Amino acid sequence: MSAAIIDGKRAAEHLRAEIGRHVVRLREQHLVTPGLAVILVGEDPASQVYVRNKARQAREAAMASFEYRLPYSVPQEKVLELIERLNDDPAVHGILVQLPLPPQVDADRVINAIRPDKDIDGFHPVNAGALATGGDGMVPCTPLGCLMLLKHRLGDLAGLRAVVLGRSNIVGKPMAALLLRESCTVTVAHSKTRDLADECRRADILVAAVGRPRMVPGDWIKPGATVIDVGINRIDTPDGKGRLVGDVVFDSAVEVAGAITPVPGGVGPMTIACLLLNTLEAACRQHGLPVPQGLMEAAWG
Ligand SMILES: Nc1nc2c(c(=O)[nH]1)N[C@@H](CN(C=O)c1ccc(C(=O)N[C@@H](CCC(=O)O)C(=O)O)cc1)CN2
Ligand SMILES: [Mg+2]
Repeated sequence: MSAAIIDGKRAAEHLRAEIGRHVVRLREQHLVTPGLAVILVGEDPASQVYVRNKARQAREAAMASFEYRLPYSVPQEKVLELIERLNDDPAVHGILVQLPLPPQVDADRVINAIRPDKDIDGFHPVNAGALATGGDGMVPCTPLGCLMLLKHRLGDLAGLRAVVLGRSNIVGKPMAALLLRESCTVTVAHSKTRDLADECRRADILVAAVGRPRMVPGDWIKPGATVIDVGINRIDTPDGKGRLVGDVVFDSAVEVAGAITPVPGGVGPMTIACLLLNTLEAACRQHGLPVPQGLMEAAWG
């Protein structure tokens, strides 16, 4: 039996179209245009592609997009100065600093400098704390996208056993907090976890976010489980072109799982769609307007 393929690319297209409709309404009714500022330091080819896609998709959703490109050698103070300026700019509702950053720039210092209500990545400790304690803050985009795909596929998640593989601040920890908020029984597994395969085999929901190409084989997966593959790993191929693979061995997992996200075309596109959703939400909050609810449900009809 072959698993259902969870089409994140299509879901993201629907969500972005729905966001665009809300943005147009916001401008018509309240004269507010959500503004997204993206800061890229250096010339990492993948980061350049992601930043370009973020800016283009923001414009396609009728938002204002502001791009800042700083040289790889930029001193940390210059990055912090730019963030200060954007914090005070009323046309900017969301600020994002593309990661990774060069070694002389401390990512924590930079993230902590962003005004929490403009932190559309949801990485600021105020937002991380809100998520951990059941508060109402910005939720990191990749885990939010994963949750949307899971809820669309499974409906109510309460009582399901979820294993999150990976404990990063960007994906693993917020993913675990979101699943806990949905009343899943959550295990966070990582490089020091004993019997990793057994832990994974207990999962109704398996979220793989370790950044190790094809680490999870099909025989680690419970038959019928829903598998969310967050990994985006570029591997070499004999033709020299290389290709993207996830953290899961797709070909064997697809034979066991009930549903699975592909790489590419699964979680990745949802990350950027959720970034636009957070920017819309930030703009509404900053203007004292109600935050649109249920956009994903509406997008899917
Ligand atoms: N400040 C941030 N930095 C980074 C984040 C983040 O959420 N905030 N996440 C990643 C990179 N990222 C967004 O920034 C991102 C990665 C991948 C995709 C995506 O759509 N991937 C496609 C494949 C693209 C390709 O061919 O290379 C897919 O999976 O289908 C979107 C966003 C690290 N940095
Ligand atoms: Mg941030």
